[in-house]
Amino acid sequence: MNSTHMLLFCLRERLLDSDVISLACFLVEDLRASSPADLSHDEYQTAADWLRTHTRHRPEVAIICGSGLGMLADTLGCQESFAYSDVPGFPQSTVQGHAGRLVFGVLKGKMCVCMQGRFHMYEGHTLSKTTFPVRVFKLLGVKTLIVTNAAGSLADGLQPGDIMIIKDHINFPGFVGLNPLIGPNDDKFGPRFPAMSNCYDKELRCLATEIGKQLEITGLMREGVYAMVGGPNFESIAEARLLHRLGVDAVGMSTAPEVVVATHCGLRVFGLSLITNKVVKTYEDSDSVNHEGVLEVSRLRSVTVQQLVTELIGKMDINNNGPNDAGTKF
Ligand SMILES: O=P(O)(O)O[C@H]1O[C@H](CO)[C@@H](O)[C@H]1O
Ligand code: HPA
Repeated sequence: MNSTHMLLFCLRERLLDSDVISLACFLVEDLRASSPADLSHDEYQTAADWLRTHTRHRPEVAIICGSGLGMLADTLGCQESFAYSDVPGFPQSTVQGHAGRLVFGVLKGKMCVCMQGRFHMYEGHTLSKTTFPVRVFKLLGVKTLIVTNAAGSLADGLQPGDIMIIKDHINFPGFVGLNPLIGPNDDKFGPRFPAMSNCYDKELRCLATEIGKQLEITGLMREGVYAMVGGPNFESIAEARLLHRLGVDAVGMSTAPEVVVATHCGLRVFGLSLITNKVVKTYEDSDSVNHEGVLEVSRLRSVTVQQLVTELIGKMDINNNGPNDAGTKF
């Protein structure tokens, strides 16, 4: 008996009020629809096979570009690109600043694939669709995932234009059951109960800090905790204060589901947030954030982000797949 049958049984036996039952059934269906269990292994495999037959590139590194950071993909050599609409199973990007192209190419001698545009839960995509490309990348042979995003800062030491290396995240939607791993576990990708204590690889974080020194941008860089909220609205002042009190350094509306799925299937992850705005935390502050402002700051700093990511890819040891690799079957 699944949860819906159980609820219907309670209704028949008059154990619960019918409105409560309808609401609960709706929520159960909704949760089920948003989990990767609604996609079969074959659907990921079909996308990976399609890409293998359409490109000779065999990427080892995947990069997800955050809002306004899509120019990173333009630096790849020997490019081949595909519109998301052409790749079986890929959803469409609907957000300004997310072009909706998958770009294959070479960066510093390493084969890469770059998502010029990511998917967000607030666009109405299920979490399985939001994270679909990550599992496709795994099937393509990718070993390392680099995630970038635009984020608002809560930490006093983080200013617009700064780069925060993500040390850890808080997946707020996960607290209310919006986790991409909910549903039957696909053992071929990873274990039922994956650890998340090493989800942002320490060695890559140290390497990025070293590269920051060489690029003379240490003044712009620090490590911190990223929190994902559902969006699409920006935070109220009370929400901002809550996040601040909880120790969040930067907040955005993406990244955590991708990283959870990547860690589950044994990918090594590096993440960075480009700080595009200060989150308003006081009622006296008349500033307010908007997406155009976010994109503007991203574009202004995109060359610096590009340099950091390019050097990181050049210097990373592709064969060290970090501590999360043990559970995978590939
Ligand atoms: O996380 P990325 O995709 O960089 O985008 C961030 O910027 C948008 C808000 O301006 C939101 O989508 C938020 O998540
Ligand atoms: O201030 C923010 N809040 C949430 N998401 C964001 N993405 C960019 N800036 C922000």
